Parts: sequence; C-alpha cells; structure tokens
Amino acid sequence: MKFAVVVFPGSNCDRDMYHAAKDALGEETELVWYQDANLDAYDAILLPGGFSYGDYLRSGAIASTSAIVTELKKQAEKGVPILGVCNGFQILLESGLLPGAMLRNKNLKFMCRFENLVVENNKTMFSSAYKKDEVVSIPIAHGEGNYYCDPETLAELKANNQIVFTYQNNPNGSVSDIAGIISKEGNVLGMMPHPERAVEDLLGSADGLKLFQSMLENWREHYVAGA
Ligand SMILES: NC(=O)CC[C@H](N)C(=O)O
Repeated sequence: MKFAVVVFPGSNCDRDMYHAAKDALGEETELVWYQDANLDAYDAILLPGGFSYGDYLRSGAIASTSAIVTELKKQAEKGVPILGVCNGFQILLESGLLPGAMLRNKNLKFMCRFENLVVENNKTMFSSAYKKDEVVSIPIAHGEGNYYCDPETLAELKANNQIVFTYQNNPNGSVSDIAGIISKEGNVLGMMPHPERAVEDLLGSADGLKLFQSMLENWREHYVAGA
C-alpha cells in the first residue's frame, strides 16, 4: 500500500505521520509537497497536523484555497481513503470535504495531553480493527478543536453513523463530544486527536496503530483479495 503525506507550509506533524505509516505500519510512504498537486499514484492520503499558514484567518482556511484541495476532492470522489488529523481535519472542514467547523477550545487555551476516546463506529475503513465502544488513549494537541455544526448537520451525522470517535471527557467543548467524523461515503475521516503519535508503547500508547492497520486491512481486502 502506498501512502502520501501531504506537507503544507507550517505542517509540523508530517514526520510523525510518515513514521506511523512507514515504520510502525511498514508500508511505502512518501512526503508530498502541497504544490505537487497530483496524487494519482497513492492508495491513501494523509493530511498531517500543524499550523498551515500560521493558522491565520482560521486554522486550515488558507490551505483550503490551494490547488491540492481540487486534487483531494478528485481523489475523494474516486473513493481513495483520506485521513486528516488535527490541522488536516481543519483543512478538510475548511475545504468542505467534511461538514462543520472548528471553534477555539472552550477554555481558549492550547491543550496537549492524552485523552480517552470512545470508538463509536468500528464499521469504517479507518476503525475496523477496533471494537465498538472500545476506549483508546490518543493524544490531542490543539487550540482550535472545538467542533461545531448546526443541529441539522448533527442529526444527519448521527443518523448516518458518521461520528467515529468521541471524547470520554470532552476537553474542548465539541458538540456531542465529537473527536472524529467520517464522510457520508465513508472514505474521508477527520479527527482532532493524533493517532500517529500513539503507534508504539514508547510514545505512551500504541492505540493509534489500529487505525493505520484498519486502513491497510481494508485496502488489502478491497484491492488485493477482491481483485
Ligand atoms: N497539532 C495541530 O495540528 C495543531 C492544530 C492547530 N492548528 C490548532 O488548532 O492549534
């Protein structure tokens, strides 16, 4: 399986994401500069965390105007798995690839610590290696992680089972404790916590590795076993 990690000016979790896919998971992975806007060669796209364009305007807002977003939309339509973590999630929201928006954390502080997440939906290509309702320890590191959407969108997210992860103890004020959501089509996942920072016990938790393993297993089933 071949992963692309898209690097924006201001990304700072790109190396961690690379390490997770390349070393912890053991798959082919390349760092792709955001201006090299063709992603046809990849089986999955990873949008790492950081502070693209210094978080000016709103986190992810400026990155969402770059040409790579047209490419991301094209790949999303083709069904290619796209994972956006933290700033990557913010970029997906600002691009309209996922519904809703990020507000500043309710305490107006940047927070960096481990949180317990509940796996609400394990029937996705990103979460199938987890058990439903499994509690996993994954770190957060954000100032703008307070997920907001209007009541109609929230009802839709719930009805379609698009909420994949929630916080056990909501740290930032996110509506319905949302930590991660998936597109209706099931191939674009955005989450604020950082699974790539929890891929081996040395990092304090290996619970994030199952997310990458889910992607690999589903890709194998789809493209190798099913070919
Ligand atoms: N780790 C990150 O991706 C930082 C997220 C971010 N730009 C913020 O809300 O602070």
